[in-house]
Formats: sequence, structure tokens, C-alpha cells
Amino acid sequence: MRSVDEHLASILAAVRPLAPLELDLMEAHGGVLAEDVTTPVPLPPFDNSAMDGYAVRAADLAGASESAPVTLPVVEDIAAGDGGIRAIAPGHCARIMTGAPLPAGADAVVPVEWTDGGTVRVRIGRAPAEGDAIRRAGEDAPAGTTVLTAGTRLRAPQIGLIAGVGRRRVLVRPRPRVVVMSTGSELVEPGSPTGSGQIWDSNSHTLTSAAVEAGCVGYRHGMVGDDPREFLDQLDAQLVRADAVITSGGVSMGAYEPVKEALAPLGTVTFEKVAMQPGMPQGFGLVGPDSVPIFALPGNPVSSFVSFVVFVLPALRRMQGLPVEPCVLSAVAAAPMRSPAGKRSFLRAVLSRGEHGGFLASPVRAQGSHQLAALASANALVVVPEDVTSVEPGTSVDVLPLSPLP
Ligand SMILES: Nc1nc2c(c(=O)[nH]1)N[C@H]1C(S)=C(S)[C@@H](COP(=O)(O)OP(=O)(O)OC[C@H]3O[C@@H](n4cnc5c(N)ncnc54)[C@H](O)[C@@H]3O)O[C@H]1N2
Ligand code: MOO
Repeated sequence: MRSVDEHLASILAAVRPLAPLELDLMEAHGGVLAEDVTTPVPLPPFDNSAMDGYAVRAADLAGASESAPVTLPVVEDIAAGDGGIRAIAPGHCARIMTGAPLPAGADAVVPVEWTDGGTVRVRIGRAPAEGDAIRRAGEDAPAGTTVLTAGTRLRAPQIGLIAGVGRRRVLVRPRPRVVVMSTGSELVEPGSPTGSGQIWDSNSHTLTSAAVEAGCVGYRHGMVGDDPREFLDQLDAQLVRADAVITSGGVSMGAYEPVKEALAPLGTVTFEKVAMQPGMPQGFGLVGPDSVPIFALPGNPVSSFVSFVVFVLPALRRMQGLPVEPCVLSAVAAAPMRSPAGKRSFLRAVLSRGEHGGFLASPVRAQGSHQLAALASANALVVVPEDVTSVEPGTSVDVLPLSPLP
């Protein structure tokens, strides 16, 4: 039997990062930056007001209070976007709005709430300190600063930042397009009634969602029956839109194993027994003229999801130019756990904060590779190494979190 590490290494050796493309920001969203982004201007680009109020010279208001307010003439109104060059002389002030450029000579902004709101003269009942309510040019990032580095996932704030430094297009590794196909003549599309012996196709939904959560574009092709010819035809039609293909089912020892029967003769996809639980039967290889990676995962719902986490996720990260090492946490086992000798087990568990701030891993009650409800109640996988058959409560275990940390 092949080890988990050997199987993963052979996958990673075959998978390359996608070529970077220059994309418009809205298309780049979700991709991974393939260049460093430097701001050509300071951020903010000019000194401006943080409040709606009055731009003043702080010295003019020294000692101002509610009982001894100071009245200043208002020489002008400055709105956000106002492009003129403005200045205030000693003993004067300007009405100013949030985001408007600070006039020369002003060194503080008094919020309108401290005043009577006057437009010709204004009475101010509190003394500001120098610099109050002023946003200085470059205080967020001086001109020439690298504000984002290659390898950063472009989520909403990063997209906003690139727009904020004036760029419309950016070089990214695009989101890999992942086609997901389920096989099995027992499968029915959810929403349609099942007949005797039939079940609804959950795997294509799980795996497409997992691909999207991994930063990819997911194309759920849905189900193919148990005919290898039909499977190959449909695969062929899907390859035009695929950077990777994931299939589930049809890879074990049964009489009808369409994925294995269709792909094994190609000579570019190999089927292995991997020493893990769940997820033992695995296929991986390259298909089509563009050598698209294909992951032929086992059909049991928990097995296919665990296989995704252990093998597909690192490959999809490699395709995006991201580090592939999983985030492994250390937790204390809250209950006993068992694992077959010679296999690496991935037990479904709930990770929580323990009494002393560390993590506690509580295995969920049902550990069968068909038990989807139990999987959905878990937020982590406890990894039990090949040479360990029993884990006692209170001992330390490695854990792969499946969702944001508790
Ligand atoms: N004689 C042996 N039998 C089996 C072995 C073995 O080594 N020798 N391995 C077992 C293990 S481990 C696994 S895992 C499964 C893998 O089987 P397949 O990949 O061939 O998958 P299927 O037989 O098509 O389905 C297995 C199971 O999963 C259900 N399934 C499949 N697709 C879906 C889907 N899209 N949505 C929901 N459920 C799905 C299917 O109905 C079966 O119950 O083989 C064991 N057998
Ligand atoms: O290895 Mo199978 O994936 O246990 O059910």
C-alpha cells in the first residue's frame, strides 16, 4: 500500500501553478496576486479632514471653553473633492467636510458638534490640540511603499486597496476552474424523487463547494452513470473548461467501477490503495491534450471529502501559487480514539477551546465513511499516525481544522 505522504508527493510533483494573467480588478477578485503592488502616491494622497467641522489654527482657540467660547470669521467652505488651493490666515477659519483637503495654515479641525454651526462667524466652545481630526498624507502608506506582495489572496480589502492606489488591472494567478463529476447509477439529483435503492448525489455538491472554499471556480457537472464509455465522453466534453477535474465513486473493487475502467487504460492515471482511513482507494493522473490533473476520489461521502482535504486541497493551492503545507494544530484528545495499524486515520472531531486556552479535540460519535451527518457536525480532523492504534484522553493530537477556528 502507498503511504499518504508518497501519494501526496506524486500529486504535487505533477501539478504546476497556473500562468499569471493581467485581469481587471473585479475579475481578479479571489485570485492570488502574482506581482508586488506599490503605491505611486501617498495614502492618503493629501492632508485632509477626518470630521465635518472647521479648519482652524489651534493657537487661535487656546483656552476656549463652553463658558468662554471663541468666535472666528468663516472665510470659506471646503467640500470633499474641492481642488482649489486654500489657506487660512491667523484668527480665521474655514468650514470643512470629511475628506476635504486641509487649507494651508490650518493645524486642527474642530468638529461641528463643538460649535454653533455658524457659516459667517462660528462660535467654538472647546480648544482642539494641534493635529486633531487631521489625516496626514502618507500616514497609511507613503508613496513608493509595497502595499501588497505576490502570493496574497485578493479578498475584498486587497481589491479595494489596489483600486485605492489607482490601478484598474493587476497580475494574478486566476482561480483554478475545477469540474466535479459524480459517478454511480444509484445517484439522483436532489430535488427529484428517489426510487428504490437510489440516493441523492451529495458528493458533487460537497466537492464543488470545497473547491470554491479553496479559492477555485467550481463547475458541478453532476452525475454520470456506471458506463465507462459515457464517463469518458462526458469527461472529454468537460476538459475545455477545466484546470482540474474531481470525480467521486467508481474506483474500488466492485463489478461496476466506471472511473477506474475508463481511466486506467489511458496509462496516465494510476489507481492506488493508500494507507489511510477513510479514503483508501485513490486515483490520480493527467488527462487530455492539456494534461489536466484528475483526482478520482472514492465514492463514500466522508472518504471523498477527506481525500479532498488531504490531496486535492494542497494541489489546488499549488495551482494558485500558495504554500501547500496544511495548517496543523495541536489539541488535547477529549475522548479515546482508535485507528487501524499501518493506516493514517483522519477522525472527525469538534475542536473547541479547553480550560487553559489550548484546543480540545472531541471525536464525533459516528466515524463511518458514509456518515455525512457526523461529518457535517465536525469542524476538524484528528490525524492519528500510522504507528498509533489508540489515543488516550488527555494526550496530545495533531488536528486539521476544517472551518474558521472556534
Ligand atoms: N471489496 C472491497 N470493497 C470495497 C473496498 C475494498 O477495498 N474492497 N473499499 C471500500 C472503500 S474503503 C471505499 S471508500 C469504497 C469506495 O468505492 P467507490 O469509490 O468505488 O465508490 P462507489 O462504490 O461508487 O460508492 C461507494 C459508496 O458511496 C456512495 N456514493 C457514491 N457516490 C456518491 C455521491 N455522489 N453522493 C452520495 N453518495 C455517493 C455509494 O452509493 C456507495 O454507498 O469502496 C469500499 N468497498
Ligand atoms: O477508505 Mo474508504 O474511504 O474507508 O470508506
